[in-house]
Amino acid sequence: MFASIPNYKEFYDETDVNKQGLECLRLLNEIICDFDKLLLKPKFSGIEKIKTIASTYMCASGLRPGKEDGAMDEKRTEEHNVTILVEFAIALMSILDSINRESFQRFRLRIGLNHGPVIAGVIGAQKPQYDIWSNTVNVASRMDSCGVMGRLQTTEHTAKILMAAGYECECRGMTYVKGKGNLVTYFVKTQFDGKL
Ligand SMILES: Nc1ncnc2c1ncn2[C@@H]1O[C@H](COP(=O)(O)OP(=O)(O)OP(=O)(O)O)[C@@H](O)[C@H]1O
Repeated sequence: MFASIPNYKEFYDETDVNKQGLECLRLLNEIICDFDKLLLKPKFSGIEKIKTIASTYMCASGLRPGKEDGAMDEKRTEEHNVTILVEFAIALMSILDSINRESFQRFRLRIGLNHGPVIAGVIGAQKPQYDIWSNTVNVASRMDSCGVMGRLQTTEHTAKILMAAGYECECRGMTYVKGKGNLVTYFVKTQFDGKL
């Protein structure tokens, strides 16, 4: 899952008033630290933060197969991994909403979600960083980059799992996804839809 704050760019400014950008980064740090705190909740213990890329928060669930899922079968595990990320996405939106109220800002999240196989690990000898790679990850990133502010966009196969689990999804129709062509995508409904 990739969760971006596209309008952070408009807020970031390197002027004397905000100490050459330091004050802007201070607020971004507060946002990301609050997002990180969510991971301490037992409910989200299966979610792994991968990294932040500028103001984008990247995370995944189900990276420890066999460790977290106990007696769950493959289908239940898949459903759990996808639904917990949607719950996490909603929690991120809710945190950003509170930060907005406290800091008089209008930051919004644009979230992309996809599921499937990934390769996880560390490459390089200096500054090693755990990361994930695969077409699944590429498409998740694209669900974010071609998404809509304030909304959670996902692929058809992920939406099917979510709908079967009781989540309401709205079909966006054919959406051009760079490098993939036209894909049917969905928006997962949340209480933050349409909120300005
Ligand atoms: N591990 C990762 N960390 C951060 N971003 C990732 C990761 N894996 C994939 N992405 C992002 O997913 C997007 C799609 O990846 P893909 O390889 O299909 O495109 P690309 O050829 O790198 O194209 P572009 O130059 O448009 O980014 C890219 O923007 C890429 O940065």
